[in-house]
Amino acid sequence: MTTLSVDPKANGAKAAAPGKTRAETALARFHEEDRLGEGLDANILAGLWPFMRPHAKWLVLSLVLLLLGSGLAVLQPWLMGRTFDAFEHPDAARTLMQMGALILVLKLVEQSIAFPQVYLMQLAGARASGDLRAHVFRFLHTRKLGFFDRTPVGRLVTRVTNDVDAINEMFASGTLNAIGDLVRLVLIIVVMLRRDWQLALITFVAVPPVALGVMWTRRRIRDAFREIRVKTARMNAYLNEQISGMAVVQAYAREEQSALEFDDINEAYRQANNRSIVFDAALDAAIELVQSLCIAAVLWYAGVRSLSDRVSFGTLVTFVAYIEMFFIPIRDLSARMTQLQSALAGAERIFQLLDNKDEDAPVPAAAAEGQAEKKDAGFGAKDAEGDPEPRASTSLAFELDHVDFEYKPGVPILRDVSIHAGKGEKIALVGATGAGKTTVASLLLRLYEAKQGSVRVFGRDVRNAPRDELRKSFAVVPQEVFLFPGTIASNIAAGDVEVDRARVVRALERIGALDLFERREGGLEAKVEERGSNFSAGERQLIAFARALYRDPPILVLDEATANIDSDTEARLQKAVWAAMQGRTALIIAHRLSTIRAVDRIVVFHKGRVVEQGSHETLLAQGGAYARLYQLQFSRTEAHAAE
Ligand SMILES: Nc1ncnc2c1ncn2[C@@H]1O[C@H](COP(=O)(O)OP(=O)(O)OP(=O)(O)O)[C@@H](O)[C@H]1O
Repeated sequence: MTTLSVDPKANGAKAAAPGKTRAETALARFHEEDRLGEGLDANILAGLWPFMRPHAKWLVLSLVLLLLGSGLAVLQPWLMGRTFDAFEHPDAARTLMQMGALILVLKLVEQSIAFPQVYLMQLAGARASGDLRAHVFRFLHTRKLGFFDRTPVGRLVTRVTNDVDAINEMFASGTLNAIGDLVRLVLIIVVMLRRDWQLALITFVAVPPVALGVMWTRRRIRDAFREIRVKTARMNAYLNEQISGMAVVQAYAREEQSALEFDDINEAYRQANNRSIVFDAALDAAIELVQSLCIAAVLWYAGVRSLSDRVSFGTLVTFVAYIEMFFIPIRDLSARMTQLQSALAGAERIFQLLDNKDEDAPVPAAAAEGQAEKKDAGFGAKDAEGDPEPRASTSLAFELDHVDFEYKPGVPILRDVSIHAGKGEKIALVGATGAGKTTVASLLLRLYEAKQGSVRVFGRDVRNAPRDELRKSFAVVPQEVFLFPGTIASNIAAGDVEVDRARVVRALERIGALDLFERREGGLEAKVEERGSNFSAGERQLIAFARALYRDPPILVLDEATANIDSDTEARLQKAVWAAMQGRTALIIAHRLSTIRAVDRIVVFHKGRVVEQGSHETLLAQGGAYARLYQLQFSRTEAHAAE
């Protein structure tokens, strides 16, 4: 079976080269993230701008408050110095009281603008990240299924969660504060130079080595952050696969092996984190050391100079306070830089994803404009009598015309396939497993595109049909039914925001399964767990049939489940199949030949080619491939009956 949904098998499972360690083998299965080039930061920031723009007013307001706060913070040590110098004057007591009151007021103002400044910045960041997250999610809906075949789910989850969070961090505490840090730094330099240029120069001697050290570390930290993201994506991919496949892991007692593989992935993740922690901590410690050395040098120089030219106590207090403040912005700048690097690495990956060109069935301009043509083709429309068949100039519901198809270049799956179904006709596809039957259905829905030939639905080439209109013409009952968390009713009404309960009941009644689900605790509102794990395979199939009837499309595609089900459910499903097919065109991908005796035409597939077509009786009389398949199943059924 292919998938009308995502095929986890196709997500990787590359065999590791012989001679690789177990760790390498395990990691290789989750694909290396594409290596990122030295992305231009300005380009990435420009890419983020459309998401920031709607919230820019909050950022600007926050920036104004930040500049005000920086100014007030720098003013205080200067006032403190003046206060200490006042000790030497006769009216020291009055000056002290005045200065004390002024510093108190400044401190209060500084603290009271800190809250709105941080709040507004975080607000803008959270909103912009929310918009970006929604944009990436919507973008995923527009990709071709082939893209999901190649991309591990965990990697995509990381893009929408961790990478966007890293960008949020940048908004929340990074970019704007860095501007505040820079302003603070410039103000401190100016005030220090004006107060005592010699002491100031002693402090500034430390700036070039600190700047070089910060730049060197910055590069390392950026690399470390990239590495962390790669390892996070791998871990998510591995966890996703292991948790989805838990039943197989436990049934085949693979716990120990999985734990060992996870250890390797976990260890690689830990080591990547460790590198970033080491660089971060080393930078912090180095800056603290430089700060202490500067204070010591200033005090020493003041001592030496006092032999000829005394440095006032106020000047020393101001300098010690400024040196502490001077290195804080430098240290914070580097921390902000770390956040910025992390965010840019995340943004780079997001934009790399958004650059993906595998667009799913784009809406061509001609189709979008040609509303008249759309009506004529009649996708999804109903005629005046409420017949689910749409009005159209053609008498065919769908047609594959000399179609060739391959999932991977050079591996043909369908070869020169021509099948057609008139409106209301019931067509069955039969053939060995892997013959290409499910692939035919995927091409009709344009989940994949034919390499050669054309696929038409109601006379219109699917490549010229708006995606939504085309897919509204179909209801698909897949082999493996996917249920969303919610209730039975919400699953039957999949896609509808408001559940039409009367329609749900009617759909269940028509397939004869209303009593079965109403008997459950909670009735139609009974909870459906993740992926429908609290429902049997047969029950899930019945819900899928009801879903198809609820949608009431002109064409039904039924990919029959191969799973064995009990005879009661089998009887219910048979009833459901016939109920679902009434009044519409149907394509049945059949595994049990008993299901399809009464269809209008049977198409027999062998290795991607159509080898026979005709009614059950005609094909049996021909004594070809279908007759052999039928004999095989019939004798198997007889043997079962005899046992
Ligand atoms: N997403 C995919 N990527 C690559 N190859 C695929 C993909 N899906 C299916 N195939 C391959 O295409 C071939 C046809 O698959 P398809 O599912 O159409 O067969 P089928 O006749 O429906 O089989 P079954 O009776 O088991 O459901 C198989 O060889 C399968 O391995």
